[in-house]
Amino acid sequence: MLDKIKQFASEFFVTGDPLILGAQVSIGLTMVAIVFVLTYFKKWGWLWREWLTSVDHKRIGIMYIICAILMLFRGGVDALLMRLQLAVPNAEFLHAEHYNQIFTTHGVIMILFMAMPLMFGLFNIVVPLQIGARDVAYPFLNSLSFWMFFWGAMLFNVSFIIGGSPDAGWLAYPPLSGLQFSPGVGQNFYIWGIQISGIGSLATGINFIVTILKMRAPGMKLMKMPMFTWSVFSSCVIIIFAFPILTVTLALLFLDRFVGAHFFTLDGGGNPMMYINLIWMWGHPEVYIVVLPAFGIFSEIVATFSKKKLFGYKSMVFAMFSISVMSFFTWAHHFFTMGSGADVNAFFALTTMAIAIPTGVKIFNWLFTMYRGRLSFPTPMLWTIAFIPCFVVGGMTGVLLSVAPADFQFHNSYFLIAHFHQVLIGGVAFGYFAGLYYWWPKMFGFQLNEHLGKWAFWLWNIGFYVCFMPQYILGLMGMTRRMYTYDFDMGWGPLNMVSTIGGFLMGIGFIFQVWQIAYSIKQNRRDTTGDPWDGRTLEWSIPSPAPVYNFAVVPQAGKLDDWWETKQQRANGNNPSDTVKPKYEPIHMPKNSGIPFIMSAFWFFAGFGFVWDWMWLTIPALVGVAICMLVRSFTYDTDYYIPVDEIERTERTLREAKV
Ligand code: HEA
Ligand code: HEM
Ligand SMILES: [Cu+2]
Repeated sequence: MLDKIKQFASEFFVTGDPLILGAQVSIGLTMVAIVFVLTYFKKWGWLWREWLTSVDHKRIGIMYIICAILMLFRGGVDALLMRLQLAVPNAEFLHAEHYNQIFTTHGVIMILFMAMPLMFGLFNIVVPLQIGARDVAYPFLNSLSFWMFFWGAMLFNVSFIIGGSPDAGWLAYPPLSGLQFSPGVGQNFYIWGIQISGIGSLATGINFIVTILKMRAPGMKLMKMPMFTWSVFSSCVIIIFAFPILTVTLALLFLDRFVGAHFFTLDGGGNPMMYINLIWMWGHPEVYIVVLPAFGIFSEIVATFSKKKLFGYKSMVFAMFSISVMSFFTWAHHFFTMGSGADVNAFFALTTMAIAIPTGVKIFNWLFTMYRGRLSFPTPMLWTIAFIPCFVVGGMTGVLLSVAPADFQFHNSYFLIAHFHQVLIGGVAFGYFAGLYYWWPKMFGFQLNEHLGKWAFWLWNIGFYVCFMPQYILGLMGMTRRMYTYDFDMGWGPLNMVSTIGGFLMGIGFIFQVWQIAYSIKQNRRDTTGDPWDGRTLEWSIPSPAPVYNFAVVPQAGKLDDWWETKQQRANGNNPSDTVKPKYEPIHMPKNSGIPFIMSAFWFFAGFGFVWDWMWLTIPALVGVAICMLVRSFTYDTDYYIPVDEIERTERTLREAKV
């Protein structure tokens, strides 16, 4: 009996590696510290009422962003561990198996649990404010989406301590990810962590499409929408078509592992190539899901800090939607070497190359917006300007990869690694950083310290090139991806050392960002204007941070860059709305609810049960999910009205704070 328990404990808890042990101890201590602080300051009730049950899009957005920053930290530590291992030939810092786990968790976390939530955080905070709405179309669903993401990410992360991390790469190709070659539970954590959070992502996609179509302020025609909102719309269109593919693919993989189905095994009539097609039918659109909103952010920032209308508005919208559609027709460029045949490869090579056209249109639009603008260079603009050359080079190397015959050489080499980090860091990460810096005062009501921000900016930028440029050369020298070490004779040592130094510069850049946030909280430079950047769109017309109901009176927005136009009219002394005293009406708002949190937690336990094949846990947890749904169906008291005197009071305090 004792032996059995011992054996179970050794399978259940990940042990043995001092590195992992150290991390486990620090995670444990952090948890204890958090519980202690919350209890000591009696903050549990506050946490539950104000945050965990909140359906306010602004708060949900902030929670997404906090999670994303934590995940950026974990993904970043993973990255630096790998870079340490690769810095010198024949290093013995990480074992092969440990290295496999680290690149797998790094890839999954960076894309699904860092980029996606950072993106959703910005969607949540900005879109309703930009279109003059009081919340998203389905606030309850919005909260459910967040908690499904959160608990899914938790389930994935818990594999680090319990059971062992997945190690079959970020897209888990079978047969490696099948039961035969990955008998442990790590791959189950992968499937269920992504599955649960993926449902949240799909729901967010639907929610924002409806929000953008149905909740715009009166007068705001589609072609008068701010460009960020357009980018969110185009990204969500991809989400609603791509995420169901992911869900189905992972469900099939799960059936293969769980009940011995043979969808992706060669024996029994299946075929692993089917998985590879399916996962890329999601995986390729996924990279455009994350990059399109970054394009939207750059568009807003370029216009604001050039003090000009965005150049080529219509062509921008058209380019974005062409990318949305085309992103579904290029997936096979990820496996030119699989043997689909020359015709298939040629087709996919051409469709891939074609995406360079709309992307190029956008690049030139940004450049023309800056041309003859009155430029200023605060941090959001710095990230935007740094993005352009970085993304152009990263995109161009993508076009090189899309040349199918050449890809037989580049495929799975460090050339590929350099390409995708260049578009993911130079495009996605820089874009979201720019967005965070830009909208930070709107989110929190105070401004970030620019001086520290510039340090972070330069460290990230220089670090990026130092880290990834050598990798193009390493790729051409024959270094393949996912290798945990290499021999001295290969001659890859010096360039790898340079690359590692660059990685650490970015790490220091991240530390500067955290310092910047902490310092700015202490410094507390309030944004009393609500419009610190002299912005153009509606979110800058209300105080920072926005009151719960966003707009005391629903704005009229007939023009592109409506807020800018209003300010121009005001400067000329002829804005009619200024002379009219605003007439408030009671505001209809959604009520907070604990169901999304609880229901998603039940999903977590159901997933955990599936991971270990513990039906005694899964079945009650699924019953819990069903009960939550029932309770919600019979809850009629889901909304309330904010009375006029309360609105008046809030607006008065906000106005007084302004002076
Ligand atoms: C945000 C993420 C992102 C973005 C935007 C892109 C954009 C592009 N990607 Fe990339 N890609 C990835 C993320 C991304 N990719 C990832 C993660 C992988 C690997 C995954 C893995 O295997 O694990 C990958 C892999 C990958 C491959 C597979 C290679 C292989 O496995 O062997 C290919 C091949 O065609 C490719 C091509 C392209 C192309 C053509 C673009 C184009 O969209 C680029 C278009 C942009 C430009 C070209 C620059 C600007 C344009 C101009 C200035 C106009 C003038 C230019 C011309 C006319 C050329 N990518
Ligand atoms: C600090 C910057 C970063 C560094 C130093 C870094 C480093 C690395 C390294 C060393 C690998 C493994 C290469 C291999 O052995 O094959 C890797 C893989 C990967 N990285 Fe990063 N990375 C960084 C940031 C990011 C970001 C921001 C993203 C996404 C938004 C990302 C996405 C990925 C993906 C998808 C993989 C592939 C994983 C796999 O092969 O399964 N990385 N990265
Ligand atoms: Cu692709």
